[in-house]
Amino acid sequence: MKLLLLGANGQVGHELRRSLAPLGEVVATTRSGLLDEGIACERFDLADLDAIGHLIERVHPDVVVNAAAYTAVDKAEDEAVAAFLTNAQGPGRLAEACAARGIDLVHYSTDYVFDGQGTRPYREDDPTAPLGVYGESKLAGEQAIVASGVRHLILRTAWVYGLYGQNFLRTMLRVGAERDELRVVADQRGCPTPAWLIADVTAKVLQQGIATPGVRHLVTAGETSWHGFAEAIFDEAVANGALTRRPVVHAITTADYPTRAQRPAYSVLDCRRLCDEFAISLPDWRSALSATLAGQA
Ligand SMILES: NC(=O)C1=CN([C@@H]2O[C@H](COP(=O)(O)OP(=O)(O)OC[C@H]3O[C@@H](n4cnc5c(N)ncnc54)[C@H](OP(=O)(O)O)[C@@H]3O)[C@@H](O)[C@H]2O)C=CC1
Ligand SMILES: Cc1cn([C@H]2C[C@H](O)[C@@H](COP(=O)(O)OP(=O)(O)O[C@H]3O[C@@H](C)C(=O)[C@@H](O)[C@H]3O)O2)c(=O)[nH]c1=O
Repeated sequence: MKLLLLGANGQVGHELRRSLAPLGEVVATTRSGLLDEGIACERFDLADLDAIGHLIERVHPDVVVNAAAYTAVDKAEDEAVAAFLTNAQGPGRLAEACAARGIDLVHYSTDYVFDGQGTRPYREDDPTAPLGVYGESKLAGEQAIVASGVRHLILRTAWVYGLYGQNFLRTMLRVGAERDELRVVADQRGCPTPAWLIADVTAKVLQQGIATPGVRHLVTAGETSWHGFAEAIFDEAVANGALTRRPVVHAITTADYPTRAQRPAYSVLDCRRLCDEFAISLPDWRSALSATLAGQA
């Protein structure tokens, strides 16, 4: 199998390089034409709409895995054009190019397509109502892919973290080493999901093939708040020696931590469809965190 991986330097892209390798030849692309390790790869910008068809034509993969995205949630409020280009128009054009050549497409989306007013885990067909530009642009990307007719799988995930890249875990470890006290919101609930898990599940799904195109939810089991996640990060980090002492983490409300973009208060995702269809069992968020930090000890 020949796989074209877009966004190979992102958190998920980085892990996909590892998990997809056993499936066949992986052609990695980044915006700079360099992997973070300094190795040359294909240069590709998903916002350059005219370049998409040429890349697909030249590489002619069996599957495209798109891990490239505009993910700056607050900044997106002021950069809607850029967010929509990378998250909506680019994926739409990509999907059309794949559809025309019979190439499968795996794409990632977000819990931020929901408004967070739900009271039970969101299912794939629950109504979407993004609260900000990032979520709107990701939803528009989903819709463009579906409209293209490509054989696709859109994996909606959430609260992605890992030891690599920019994410909440790394922010907490950095800030926790510098400060004695932190304030973290306790009234937004979701499912922290490590990038390695998303990459491993993607490989499992591709091994089995896309029988029924559509959206699937992919997050860890259970739920917590950002405050609960921060507390668990510090428990683990102190236990495994990554931090020598534990900062105090004050539980605050969203109103106490104003941000440019509004986030959903509740964005737990129901993953039963994915698990049943591909015989996948997902770890709970706490053990996934332990496993992630064990890689650092
Ligand atoms: N992070 C999260 O918490 C969540 C992420 N997701 C989704 O999962 C997917 C992977 O996200 P994640 O790995 O966390 O994201 P990252 O922000 O870690 O990585 C995104 C990558 O996309 C690249 N990129 C940005 N714009 C473009 C562009 N125009 N053309 C080509 N590449 C571009 C970036 O490259 P560069 O380094 O050059 O900027 C970066 O390497 C995305 O679809 C995201 O929306 C879903 C839910 C939660
Ligand atoms: C750093 C920090 C954040 N927070 C709050 C702000 C916010 O409400 C919440 C999460 O903060 P962040 O800005 O790190 O996370 P955010 O960028 O909102 O993360 C989102 O990214 C996109 C890409 C997604 O798709 C989502 O699933 C989600 O993971 O924690 C604190 O309360 N205290 C802190 O010290």
